[in-house]
Amino acid sequence: MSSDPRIIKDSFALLAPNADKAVAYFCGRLFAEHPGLRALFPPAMDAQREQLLRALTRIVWSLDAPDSLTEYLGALGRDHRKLGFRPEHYAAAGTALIATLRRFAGDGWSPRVEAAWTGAFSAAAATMVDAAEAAAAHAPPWWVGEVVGHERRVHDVAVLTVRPDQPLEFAAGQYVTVQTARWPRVWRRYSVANAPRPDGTLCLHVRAVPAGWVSGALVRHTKVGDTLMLGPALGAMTLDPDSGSDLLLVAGGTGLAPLKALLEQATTAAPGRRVHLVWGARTARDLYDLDELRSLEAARAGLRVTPVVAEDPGFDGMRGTVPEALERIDDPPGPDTDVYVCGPTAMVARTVRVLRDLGVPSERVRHDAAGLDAAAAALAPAVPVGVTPP
Ligand SMILES: NC(=O)C1=CN([C@@H]2O[C@H](COP(=O)(O)OP(=O)(O)OC[C@H]3O[C@@H](n4cnc5c(N)ncnc54)[C@H](O)[C@@H]3O)[C@@H](O)[C@H]2O)C=CC1
Repeated sequence: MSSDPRIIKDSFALLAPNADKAVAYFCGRLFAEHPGLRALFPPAMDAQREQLLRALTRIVWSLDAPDSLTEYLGALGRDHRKLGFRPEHYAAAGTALIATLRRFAGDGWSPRVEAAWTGAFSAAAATMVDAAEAAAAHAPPWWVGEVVGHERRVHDVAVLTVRPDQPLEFAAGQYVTVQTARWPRVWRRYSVANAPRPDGTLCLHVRAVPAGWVSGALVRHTKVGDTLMLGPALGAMTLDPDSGSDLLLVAGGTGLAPLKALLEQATTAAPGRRVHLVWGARTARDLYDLDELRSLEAARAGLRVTPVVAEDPGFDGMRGTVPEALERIDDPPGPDTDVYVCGPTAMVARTVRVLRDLGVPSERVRHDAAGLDAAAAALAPAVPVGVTPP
């Protein structure tokens, strides 16, 4: 990625007012020129268009950080194997991308800008193809996972235990993508809610969201014995192996999943390490995993679990939203605490602001929306990540 990042960022910013239209144009053009590619994607492309824009935005805004960009592109390349993407498809995507940029950048487009984009895209595609080929040597493009446990904990939340047909490597804090037989080619992300286990099983926490195709299918229409398709593990919200600092885990709703995995990993790797999980839910009923968390708390020295409930005046415990609770806990995080945050976007944003006010350095705070702040600012109307504190 040696092309001039400034030229690329400036020209990409010109798309901001029409980002949605530009992505739709890109897809339309790609599929018109290569009809075979259409079959790799689901009939409704809304989520794919949004993901594409997010990925492109992240790539553009990471051009100054080659290491993290290479890591991200590698993960993207490995993940694209599950879609059936082949090296020649990248060339097709590159042609459609340049045509889209040329059309939407208007007067900001020039031969110099086109050369910068062409160079950057070729480098990015090569990184993705190399990573995909390296992964092909030891891992399948996707895994078949048998559902070996399905517990409806609340009317809209289920905890699934899935056993992949062959080893699926992951680190605590990562997520996998899941496809159900009900919705072919529609993939959705779910964090693995456990540290790696000898039997290779993965627990997923799924809330059926309104109009959520995959989440509804997983909660209401999946049973033990069914099979799912799983993509490779992705995500960088993992533990720092060199840190033994106190750990504060701040979860909202099913955002608990990756933090529970981190909790298991941390308390297993370093028994006695001080770990405080603050888990917020709307009502006491929504604390769907509290019994298990209490068992872990009783069994593992150093672990503390604080449930917080926002909308239940009768709750016999800490009340309020998670960020509010952080201002009241009796062991507030300090400059040396490692903090991980996961949950609804607005909760994450407010929590990050509270942590800053409490004096936790930003480099000690990890959340899965990390790195998107700048991108969100650049493409505010099109990228609804909202991680910039309100
Ligand atoms: N299922 C999974 O594996 C994962 C889920 N997530 C995300 O976690 C989120 C979980 O959503 P739900 O379970 O529906 O959570 P929820 O809507 O039930 O809320 C959970 C907590 O967040 C607080 N909260 C919500 N909005 C807030 C705001 N504006 N300011 C401050 N606090 C706020 C609530 O008070 C409550 O304590 C989703 O956005 C999901 O995408 C993230 C990673 C993994």
